[in-house]
Amino acid sequence: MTLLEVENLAARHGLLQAVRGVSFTVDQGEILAIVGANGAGKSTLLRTIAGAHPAAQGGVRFDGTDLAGVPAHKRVGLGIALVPEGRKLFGELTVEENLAVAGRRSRPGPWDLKAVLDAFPMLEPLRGHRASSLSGGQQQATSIARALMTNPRLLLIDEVSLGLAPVAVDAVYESVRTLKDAGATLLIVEQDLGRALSVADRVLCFLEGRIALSAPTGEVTREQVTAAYFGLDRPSVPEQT
Ligand SMILES: Nc1ncnc2c1ncn2[C@@H]1O[C@H](COP(=O)(O)OP(=O)(O)OP(=O)(O)O)[C@@H](O)[C@H]1O
Repeated sequence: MTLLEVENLAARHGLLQAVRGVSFTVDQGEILAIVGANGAGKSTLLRTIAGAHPAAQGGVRFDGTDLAGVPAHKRVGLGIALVPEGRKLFGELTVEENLAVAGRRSRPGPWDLKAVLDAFPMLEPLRGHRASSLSGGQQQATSIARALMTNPRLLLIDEVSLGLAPVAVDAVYESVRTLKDAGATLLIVEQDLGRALSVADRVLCFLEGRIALSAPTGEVTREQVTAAYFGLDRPSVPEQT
């Protein structure tokens, strides 16, 4: 079943067109990885789906509902949760308090404090620690856990592993696999191509605001994705004489 439909979506920052007429769908239970160079438009796309950035053109449908004019907090209520780049935790609050704040906006569902701490065992001993005192990996886990507390049907995670030590990335990806096994639908932006291809069902490669490649991860090689990433698979422009 299709959960998310993105149709001819465009988004701008002033005059700069960051997302240029993008269309794709995400099925329920699917993990879609979005890769692409810095500035390709990935964060803007996620923020636009979450309602944190306005669409300049096109639209987003979620479980058949057109999201035009639906503000970000109402999208959370419908089941869309964004884990933003930079994590954006409340630094002065403890891990548990950060989770509890999100829990207040919760839809009915399986994720409560206990379920979230079971999925992220690394957070259990940190419950009383201030978010600002955590390592990058611990903050990322807290940020994903916080999003889960809203009982999302679609989880959008920006820059899953950026800035994390390899051992922290392993822990975060273990949690992503746990979520997948629990039937979650995820859209993840990931710089690490190997990780993206190993965890996702499908990959979209962004180049300059457009989709340069869309394929099931089982049907595409790392070399093909890399070529799309750098635009090497595009026909070259004939030289002017
Ligand atoms: N707040 C902003 N104001 C102006 N321009 C912006 C803003 N945010 C992003 N941009 C520009 O929009 C384009 C797309 O940026 P975006 O952050 O969506 O790309 P990205 O693929 O997520 O890159 P990164 O991996 O660096 O986050 C870039 O050219 C970027 O410089």
